[in-house]
Amino acid sequence: MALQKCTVIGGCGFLGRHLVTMLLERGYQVNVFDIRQSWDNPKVRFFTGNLCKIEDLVPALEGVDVAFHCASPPYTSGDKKLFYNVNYLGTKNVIECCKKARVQRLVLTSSASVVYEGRDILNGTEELPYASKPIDYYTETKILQEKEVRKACQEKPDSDGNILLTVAIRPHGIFGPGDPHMLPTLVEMAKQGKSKFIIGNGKNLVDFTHVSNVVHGHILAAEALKVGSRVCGKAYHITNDEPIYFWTFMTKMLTGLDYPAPHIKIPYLLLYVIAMLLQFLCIILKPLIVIKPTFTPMRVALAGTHHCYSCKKAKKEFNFKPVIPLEEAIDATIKDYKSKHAQ
Ligand SMILES: NC(=O)C1=CN([C@@H]2O[C@H](COP(=O)(O)OP(=O)(O)OC[C@H]3O[C@@H](n4cnc5c(N)ncnc54)[C@H](OP(=O)(O)O)[C@@H]3O)[C@@H](O)[C@H]2O)C=CC1
Ligand SMILES: CC(C)=CCC[C@@H](C)[C@H]1CC[C@H]2C3=C(CC[C@]12C)[C@@]1(C)CCC(=O)C[C@@H]1CC3
Repeated sequence: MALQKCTVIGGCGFLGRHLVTMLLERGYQVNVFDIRQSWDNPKVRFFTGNLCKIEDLVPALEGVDVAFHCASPPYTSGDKKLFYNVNYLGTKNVIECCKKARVQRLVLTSSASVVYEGRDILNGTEELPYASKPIDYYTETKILQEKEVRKACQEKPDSDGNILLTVAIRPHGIFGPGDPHMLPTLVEMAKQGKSKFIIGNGKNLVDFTHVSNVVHGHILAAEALKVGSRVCGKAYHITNDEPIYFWTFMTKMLTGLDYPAPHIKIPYLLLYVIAMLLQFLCIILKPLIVIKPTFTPMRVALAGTHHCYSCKKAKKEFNFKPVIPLEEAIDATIKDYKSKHAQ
């Protein structure tokens, strides 16, 4: 069954904008709610405001069948208070506002990293427990928000006759046209000559997921959210379903953008310890000088361990199937980046 009207919270961000585009293509009426409006489309109704404020958010949710919540501060922000306020308290507000506006379905963009502790995960399922030591504070607040959204799922009508069906989507390593995170970071590293290195033996498998596949997973999950459906209150991994060696992916991206391939191997543990020491030094020096190291312990862990996740459950429970294969997705992303950055 196709739903009619939806609101994309965070619809001016990377994922949100792709989600809006696919929703329009599939016949939905779309509202966008974001802290600022960075694009325009006459078919979309834009609302600006802070998702932490009831008075800002409720008007964007009125008369809507499904809300997609994919707003977050960037994972690189480093601002703990902001993460807590937006990802945790803000998400609690999103739930309250959905109830107030009688929105019956809420789809959260979580992250597969909610189960990752910096150690190998191969073909990880949704049965894995939440990380007790998340890799950073961003991820800690993604765990808090996911728990709130799953807990809020209420299939039985309350005293006012309202229900709220919820589901959490856990994408991993999103890339694609307009990506403000992964490709710009890589290009920055390459320009500084820091992309020559391979951390570890180069044979760690990772999921990188094209944004269209992530978006497709969100829409299928929303359409499967019905009273009595097994999707209610659950979390689902969404990936390209084609794990690839982290360093093969990096090589394809870098060489595609005309930078040299990483080739100098550095032992994983050595770099991890150096990254930890650097982080410690940065904390000590913070009152005097702000340094942003390239190789943080989190990045080293993500670059040197296996972290790939099974999306068998999404395939079984709402017929998820990637819409764009990895090779094609990589080529299209490189082509798009080159066309936007031609000199
Ligand atoms: N990128 C990735 O690889 C992965 C991302 N995710 C999750 O996917 C979701 C989307 O990520 P992505 O598209 O990459 O992120 P973006 O930063 O591109 O988009 C997030 C959007 O939310 C907006 N926003 C932030 N705070 C608020 C607020 N208080 N009120 C209203 N809007 C706000 C941002 O505005 P502004 O830009 O001004 O801050 C931005 O437009 C996030 O939840 C993220 O945690 C999960 C797994 C992997
Ligand atoms: C050391 C090196 C070559 C780093 C460059 C690549 C990184 C920019 C990406 C590789 C894996 C990515 C990733 C995320 C951000 C970008 C990377 C670190 C997330 C942390 C983004 C937010 C999430 O929810 C989880 C992602 C996991 C993978």
